[in-house]
Amino acid sequence: MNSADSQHPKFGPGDEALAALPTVYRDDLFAGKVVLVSGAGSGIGKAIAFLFARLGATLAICGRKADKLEDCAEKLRALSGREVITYPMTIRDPEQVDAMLSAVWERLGGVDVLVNNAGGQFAAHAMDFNVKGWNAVIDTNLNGSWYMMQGAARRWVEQGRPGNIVNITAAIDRGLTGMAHTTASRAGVIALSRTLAIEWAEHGIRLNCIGAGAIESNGFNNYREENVSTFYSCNPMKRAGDVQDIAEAVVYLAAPSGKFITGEVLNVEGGMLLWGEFWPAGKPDYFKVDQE
Ligand SMILES: CCCCC/C=C/C(=O)SCCNC(=O)CCNC(=O)[C@H](O)C(C)(C)COP(=O)(O)OP(=O)(O)OC[C@H]1O[C@@H](n2cnc3c(N)ncnc32)[C@H](O)[C@@H]1OP(=O)(O)O
Ligand SMILES: NC(=O)C1=CN([C@@H]2O[C@H](COP(=O)(O)OP(=O)(O)OC[C@H]3O[C@@H](n4cnc5c(N)ncnc54)[C@H](OP(=O)(O)O)[C@@H]3O)[C@@H](O)[C@H]2O)C=CC1
Repeated sequence: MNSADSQHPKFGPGDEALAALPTVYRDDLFAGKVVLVSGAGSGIGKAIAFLFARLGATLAICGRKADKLEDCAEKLRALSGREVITYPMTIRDPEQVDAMLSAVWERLGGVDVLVNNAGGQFAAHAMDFNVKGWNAVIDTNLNGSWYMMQGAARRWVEQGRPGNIVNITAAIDRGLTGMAHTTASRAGVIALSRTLAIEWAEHGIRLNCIGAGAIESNGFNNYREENVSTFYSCNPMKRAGDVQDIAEAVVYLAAPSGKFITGEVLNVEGGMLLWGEFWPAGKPDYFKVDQE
């Protein structure tokens, strides 16, 4: 997405709107804190970065595409007047993760909050997955998030300071047809976070996950038009969430409001786990009962 497109994206708010979205939080909540957000060049990650910047945090952002990151950083600098570090890399490569974390720690002296937002998948029926596609999704969402979590935790322990991780996953408790690979990877992240919440509690490290439902964002561009339309009716509210719904939930978990919460999953999905059909790869004939 170039700078002009980022003002008028097809899905979700443009940068100007993003900078002014209402928030319940006070504007110095994260003053003096450093927040690292992966995948912050677009969509939900960008909204998370914008909100933390508005709340006083210094930002470090990473993702694969340098131009998207630099465009976002420019806006963040204008918004906050503070330094913003960008680091193009892939979370799939443990060496690139390590180099990025070292650079951020060196330049900013450390990180207070890590938001593992980078990730994704493609919509397809599980029978059609090939090995490369399966591995791409598992490697990105599960392995990539793990490298980030372990790298940050090691640095926190070395420095003898507490840490805080929020992982953006998906609302998977009822399964997600057309996204079996992502459910496996997100379940992995959730189980991992629960386990690490125990193992790393002695170091003052908290870990939590957000289970996102359909959230209108740049990510919707990855789906066919006829399937995207179903994202607006897959929950009893019959609408998609917005990126600020996720950003504010992340802040809740990362701020002192979350100080007694660890190993938890906060589902932000408009009730999708209670009711609603979700067919991102199209609805198979077998399930078209209401049309018989
Ligand atoms: C709970 C409600 C959910 C609501 C809806 C959810 C929305 C979102 O999550 S929106 C966020 C979406 N954003 C993304 O998904 C962006 C990131 N996605 C990706 O980067 C890719 O999807 C990726 C995870 C697969 C990584 O792609 P890439 O870096 O290009 O990976 P590789 O080159 O290693 O592998 C590509 C490989 O993957 C298979 N594949 C990709 N697309 C499809 C497809 N549409 N159908 C079938 N298979 C696909 C395929 O094997 C590719 O290999 P090649 O064929 O050789 O290209
Ligand atoms: N929107 C929704 O309804 C939902 C979204 N989610 C999850 O929320 C997160 C954000 O999605 P959203 O903002 O909607 O979509 P986007 O596609 O806009 O965001 C995905 C981000 O992840 C980054 N990314 C992807 N792969 C890698 C990688 N290997 N290394 C580093 N960065 C990477 C991308 O950066 P770059 O392009 O620079 O690589 C991009 O900024 C994703 O994990 C997504 O799966 C979960 C449930 C629902």
